[in-house]
Amino acid sequence: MRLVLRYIRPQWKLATLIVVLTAVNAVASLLIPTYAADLIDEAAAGGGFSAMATSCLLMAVASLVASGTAIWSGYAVAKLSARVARDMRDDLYAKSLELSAYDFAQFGLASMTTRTMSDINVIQVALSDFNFMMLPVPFMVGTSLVLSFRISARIGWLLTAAMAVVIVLGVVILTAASPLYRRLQKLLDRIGAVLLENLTGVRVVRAFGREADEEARMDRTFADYATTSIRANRMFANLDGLSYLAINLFIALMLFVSGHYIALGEFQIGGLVALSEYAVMCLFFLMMAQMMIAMLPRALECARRVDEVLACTPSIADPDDPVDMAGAAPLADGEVLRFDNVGFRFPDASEDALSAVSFSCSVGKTTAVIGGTGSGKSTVAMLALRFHDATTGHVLLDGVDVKAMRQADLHRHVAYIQQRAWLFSGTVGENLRHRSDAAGLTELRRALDVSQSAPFVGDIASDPSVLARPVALGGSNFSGGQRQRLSIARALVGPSQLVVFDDSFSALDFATDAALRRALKEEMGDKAVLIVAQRVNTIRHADHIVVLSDGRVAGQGTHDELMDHCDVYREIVASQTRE
Ligand SMILES: Nc1ncnc2c1ncn2[C@@H]1O[C@H](COP(=O)(O)OP(=O)(O)OP(=O)(O)O)[C@@H](O)[C@H]1O
Repeated sequence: MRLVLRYIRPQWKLATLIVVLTAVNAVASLLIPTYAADLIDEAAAGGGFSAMATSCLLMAVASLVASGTAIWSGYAVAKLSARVARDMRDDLYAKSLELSAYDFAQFGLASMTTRTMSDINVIQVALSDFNFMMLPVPFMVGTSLVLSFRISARIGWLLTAAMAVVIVLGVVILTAASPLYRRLQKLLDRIGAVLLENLTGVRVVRAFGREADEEARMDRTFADYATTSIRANRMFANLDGLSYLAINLFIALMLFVSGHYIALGEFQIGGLVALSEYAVMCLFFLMMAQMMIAMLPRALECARRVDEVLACTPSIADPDDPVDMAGAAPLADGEVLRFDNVGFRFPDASEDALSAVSFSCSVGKTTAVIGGTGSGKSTVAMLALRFHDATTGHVLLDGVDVKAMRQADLHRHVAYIQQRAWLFSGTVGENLRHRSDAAGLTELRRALDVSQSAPFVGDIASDPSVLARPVALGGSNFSGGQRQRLSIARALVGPSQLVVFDDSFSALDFATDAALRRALKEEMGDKAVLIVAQRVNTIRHADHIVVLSDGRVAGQGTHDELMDHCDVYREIVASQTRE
C-alpha cells in the first residue's frame, strides 16, 4: 500500500482531482432521488407547476453533473494508474540494472519478468478499480446516511446496520483469502519459470523425446494454480451471495417498517422512494467495493513483491566518496589491471572459487587466463568488471581499487565480451553503437574488420545501409560464430583501456580465431587485453599466460616458459593435442 502511495505522491494534482470529482459525483448521484422524492411529494400534495418544474430542473442539473464528473474522473483515473505503472516499471528496471549477479539470482529471471510485467499490471488494474469501486464508498455512504437520517432517523439506523454487516463480511473474507492470493502469485512465478525453461529448451525436450513428461510437469503446475484460484474465487462467491442476502433482507425490512411510518404520517411516499434509492445505490457501491476487495489481496501481494525488489540493497554499490576516474591513465609501467592476491567465494558456496590469484595486464600486451572447466576463469573476468566483489585481496584498475570508483567509470574503461554472445533486438548499427552512440562509420568499420564480421555484415564504407540490417532478440538470426564476432565488434567500438574476452572465441572456427587474434594484436596497441579461454591455440601467443587449476594459480609465463615448468599447462596442451 505504501508503495502505491509513494508512486501516487508525484501525481498528487491528478489524485486530488479524482477525489474531488468522485465526491461531487456521489453527492450529485444521490441528489437525483432526493429531488425525485420532492417531485413525488409535491405532485401527491397537488403542488403548483413551478415547484414541480424546479424539482425537475434540479434533477436534470444533478444528472448532468453526475455524468460529467463520471466521464472526467474516468479519464483522470486511467491517466493516474497508467502513470503509476509506468514509473514502477521504470524503477524496477533501473533496480535490476543496479543489482549484482548474485542479487538478481536471488529473485530469478522468471520472477523478475513476472514482477515487472504481470504484478505491475495487477497493481495498475487494482488502482483503477479502487478509484471506481472503493473511493466512492465513503462519499456514497456518508451522503446517503445524512440524507436518510434527514427523512427518518429509524431507517437511517437500519441502513447503518445493513452496511455494517456487509463491511464485516468483506473484512472476514479478505483476511481468509490473503494467504491464498500470496500462494497464487508464487504459483504464477513457478508457471513462468517452468514455461521459460521449456520454451528455451524446446529443442532439447523434443530431441530427447521428453514431450510427455514435460507436458505432465506443466499440467501439474497449471493444475496447482487452477485449484488455488478456484478456492479463492469460491470464497468471494460466498461473499457475494451473503451480501446480496443482507441487502435484500434490509430492503424488505425497510419497506415493511416504512409502510408503518408512512401510515403514522412520519414521512411521505416520496421519502420512501428516496430511501429505497439511497439504500440500493449505497449497498450497490458496497458490493462493488467487495468485488474490489476480492482483488485487493492479490494486488497487495503484487505490491509487496515489487517493493521487495525496489527495497533490495545491491550487494555491490558505488562508494560514498568515489575516486574521480575522469583523467585516469595506466600506471607508468603500462599496468592497467592488477589482481593482487585475490580470493573469491560465491555467497552460497562452501569452497573458494578463486584463491590468492595475482597477475597484471598492461597496455599493448595480451594476458591470457587458461584452465579446465570450473577452474575459475570466468570468475576472473567477472571480478575485473566488479560483477562480484573479491572476498580477499584487491582488484585494481590504473592503480585504484575497483571498489573505490563508480561502477560506471569502471565499465567505461573496460570493454567486455561475454562467454555467451548476446545481441539486442534492433539493427546491426544500434548494436555496434551500444558503448558509444557517437561512433562514426570509420570506427564501426574498423571494429567490424578486426572482429572478422565484415564478410557477413558487408562493407559499410561502400554501403552504410547494411547497418540497418535487423537483429532479432538475442541475435537469433545470426549463427553462434557470427553473434560472437558481432559482440566482439560491439566491445571494440568506443574508448577503453582494457578489453576482456571471456571465452569469446569458442564458437569460431580455427582460421577465423587466428585471423581475429592477428587483427587484434595490430589494433590493440594502446589497450590491454585479457583473454579468458579454454583453447590453447587461442592464447598460445599471449604475452603472459596465467594457468588456473581449482581456482589457484598453477603457473604463469609465456607458452614456452609454461611448457618448461608448469605440469598443469603441459597437461592442458597435451589433452588438446591428443584431440
Ligand atoms: N553462481 C554460482 N554460485 C556458486 N558457485 C558458482 C557459481 N558460478 C560458478 N560457480 C563455481 O565457481 C567455480 C568457477 O566457475 P567459473 O565459471 O569461473 O569457471 P570457468 O573456469 O569459467 O568454467 P567454464 O570454462 O566451464 O566456463 C566453479 O566451481 C563453479 O561451480
